[in-house]
Amino acid sequence: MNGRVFIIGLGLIGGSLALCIKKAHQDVTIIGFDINREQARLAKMLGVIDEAAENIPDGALDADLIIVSAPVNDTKSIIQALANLALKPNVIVTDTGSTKRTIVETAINLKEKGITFIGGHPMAGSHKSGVSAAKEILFENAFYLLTPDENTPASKVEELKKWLRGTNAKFLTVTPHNHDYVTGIVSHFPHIIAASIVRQTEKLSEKEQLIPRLAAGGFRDITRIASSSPKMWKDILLQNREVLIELLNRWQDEMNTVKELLESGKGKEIYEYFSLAKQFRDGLPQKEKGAIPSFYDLFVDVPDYPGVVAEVIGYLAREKISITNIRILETREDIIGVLVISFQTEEDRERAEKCILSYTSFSTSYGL
Ligand SMILES: NC(=O)c1ccc[n+]([C@@H]2O[C@H](COP(=O)([O-])OP(=O)(O)OC[C@H]3O[C@@H](n4cnc5c(N)ncnc54)[C@H](O)[C@@H]3O)[C@@H](O)[C@H]2O)c1
Ligand SMILES: O=C(O)C(=O)C[C@]1(C(=O)O)C=C[C@@H](O)C=C1
Repeated sequence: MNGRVFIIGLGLIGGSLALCIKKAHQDVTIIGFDINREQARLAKMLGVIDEAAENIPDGALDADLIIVSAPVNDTKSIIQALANLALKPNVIVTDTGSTKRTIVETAINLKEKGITFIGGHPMAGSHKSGVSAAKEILFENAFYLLTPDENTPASKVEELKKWLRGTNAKFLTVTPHNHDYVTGIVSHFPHIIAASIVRQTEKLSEKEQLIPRLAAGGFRDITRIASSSPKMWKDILLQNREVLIELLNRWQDEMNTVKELLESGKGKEIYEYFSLAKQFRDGLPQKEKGAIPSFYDLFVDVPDYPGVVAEVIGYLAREKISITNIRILETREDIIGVLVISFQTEEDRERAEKCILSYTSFSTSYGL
């Protein structure tokens, strides 16, 4: 395909989509706009966009595809602004917001002008923000939710999927209402819980200095997403309030059940509680990216000598194996314990393990 693609909001998601679109359609021109000029400048400098627009009309008027990728409250005002412009009649407008109901409602203004709006939500991301975290592989194999309505021409939905082909995502059509209910459960609510665990820990740390130093593997795993953008999550929570309040009520019941089990010291029931949770968690699709992203972590026991981390990374670089993250589990003070290296695919993890075992005598595993 060729033409002009205009991306409004050049952060993690807008930037990653720009890279995916360029990969699949090399002849397109990608124009970007971000209210934060520094992000737009960076996007241009990194080659994520071809041109930076001065303002929304500048990029929108002759665009064939417009992707709004700003926080969800801003997305609504941007859609409103687009509805007041004389856009190309054949343009498709879509968004990437984590909520859909109120955005789709706002887009009625576009539809009334005869413009096709198809709500979108790629179900993959990160706790990182900004264009510097954008990557072409972000949506690989993830679900990409679309919310066309009964009046959206099927040809337009197909056209949008073609534009987004480079994401290598799996498209799924849902209603905006169903979208907000399901993502409320598997995405929005866990972010509240992660933030609340961190807040509670912070408060308790005031009187016990050892707490942050001991907050290691489990704490870090369950709270990674608490490092996400507060602005993005403030907007999401406000737009999915009803669902989240209902889930909070259920959660309080759930916690009361656990409290009662503890108070009455019911060992068998406590075992059962964890066992049922394990069964459901273990049964979730492992290799699919979705609300639960796949982490292909390799755990490497490394001895304590200077440069050991660089050495391991050097071996992987030599074999051209890309890594997505690296961290050291600080479970024991003064000892480099376990190096956790994350990969994008199972294949990369397997290659990395072979590579490390061939160059070193370090032990490796897929979990602690
Ligand atoms: N981060 C994730 O994991 C994830 C995953 C899927 C969908 N989303 C959704 O995608 C959207 C973008 O998220 P992100 O992670 O890329 O956030 P981000 O913070 O990395 O980027 C958002 C960008 O939008 C810009 N922006 C804000 N208001 C604007 C406006 N009025 N006009 C133009 N630009 C504006 C910001 O300056 C920022 O650069 C959000 O709606 C979010 O809910 C996020
Ligand atoms: O992996 C993460 O850091 C995410 O939080 C990604 C995540 C999610 O909850 O799964 C966050 C919000 C999006 O709307 C979609 C994906």
